Amino acid sequence: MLISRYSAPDFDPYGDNRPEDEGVLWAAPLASGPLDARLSLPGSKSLTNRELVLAAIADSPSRLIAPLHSRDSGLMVEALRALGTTIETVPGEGVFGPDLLVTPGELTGSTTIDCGLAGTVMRFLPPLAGLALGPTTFDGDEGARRRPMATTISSLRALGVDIDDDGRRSLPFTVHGMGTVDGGAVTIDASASSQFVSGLLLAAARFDSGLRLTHSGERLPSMPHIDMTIATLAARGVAVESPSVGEWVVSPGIIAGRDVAIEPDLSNAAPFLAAALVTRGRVTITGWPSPTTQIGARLEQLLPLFGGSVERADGLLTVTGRESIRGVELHLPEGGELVPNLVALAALADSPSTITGIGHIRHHETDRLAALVTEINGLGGAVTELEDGLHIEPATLHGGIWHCYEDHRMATTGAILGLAVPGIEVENIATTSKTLPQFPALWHTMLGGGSPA
Ligand SMILES: O=C(O)C1=C[C@@H](OP(=O)(O)O)[C@@H](O)[C@H](O)C1
Ligand SMILES: C=C(OP(=O)(O)O)C(=O)O
Repeated sequence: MLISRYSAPDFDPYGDNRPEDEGVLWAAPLASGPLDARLSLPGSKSLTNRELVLAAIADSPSRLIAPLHSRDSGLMVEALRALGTTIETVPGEGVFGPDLLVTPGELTGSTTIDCGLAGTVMRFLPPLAGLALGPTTFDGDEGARRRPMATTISSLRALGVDIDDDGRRSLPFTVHGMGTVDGGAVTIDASASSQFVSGLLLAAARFDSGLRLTHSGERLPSMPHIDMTIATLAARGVAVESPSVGEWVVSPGIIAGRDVAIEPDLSNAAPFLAAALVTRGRVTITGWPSPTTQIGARLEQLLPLFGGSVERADGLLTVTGRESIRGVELHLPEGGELVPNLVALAALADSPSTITGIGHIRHHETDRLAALVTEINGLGGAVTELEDGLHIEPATLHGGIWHCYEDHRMATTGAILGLAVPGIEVENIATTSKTLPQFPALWHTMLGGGSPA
């Protein structure tokens, strides 16, 4: 297992929320009344890590304006540096850290990449390692070794890349890059993660024959994340044709360098907006982008189903909570990363909820279906695991320790419940540093505790 953290010399993304705080219990603050808060959030993980990858294989330098600085983006930065990309931090206008100036270089292997627990690092970088000259070994946290990687490994092999995985079809494995990837036609099963598709599409224009990618499998989760990949490529001059659903074609070509402003992370807005419903108060997020490819934008439609009201105007999204939270019937294959926080609302609702189409979240940072059932029921809840989802009955919850399983979204889910349920202690709140190191400070600010240090 590898342990590392991003350490740009002039910026510390962790603040007072350090990975070594693991094991420390965080007393989730109980809300003393309806909230009235307005917050800005750091950049999107999914956009930052896509733009970092594309910038590294572009034809000229790119500046990422107001990018995310967190464990996942830090691991991506370190990995790309190890592969030969120059990435400098430069002062910018963003309040959550510097901009990143990315200067592509010749990709060289002979290195080891720490994926941490980041799906975007483990699925987006092996194709780049195929383009590098020399071997690149991929490994990560213990939990990362449990995440599905077989599709990345088999698809790259089919496209001409030599990979040594000792037959284990998961991390760790070594990509023996030859400097070029043949590319061509490949059929994959991306039922377990859309990131298998995104990872290949991001690098496809650099393959000798481009890519004709077909998905053949029982389901394709997180389609908006694939649309995000296609949009980031289009903005850099790479057209992805989709002749039919589940089929994508990319011609070989140049990926353009560009300066790009990273939108705030709308999935990370979910716990804060949920807090408005839980406290029957009001929370506003600033800089809400529209249009956007982020699945978090769907909160505008999802939160009213739970009984909240939502207004969006002039880049502000405001959610207001009503008397009670309603249960929901949701089929949400496209929004797995929103599910843990929505389940917190369902657990506090006054009627039952069923959320389906989310079997693939068993393969996220942890088995999220099992983790949610165990932790909510451990506090007196009544959650049942379904074949591809969860059923949640109303129940009176009590305090106790909320385990996070190294999953940032489990941590924020515990915080949401803690607003309404006295005595919840979240184990390892520092796991939020995966995508939002400022989470405890922002939560404190939202609750009226003043500005984060
Ligand atoms: O491409 C991306 O940036 C992501 C895709 C999704 O993965 P899955 O398709 O595995 O759900 C999402 O859940 C994850 O948080 C980020
Ligand atoms: C599933 C998630 O992350 P990853 O990018 O590691 O897959 C997530 O952030 O909810």
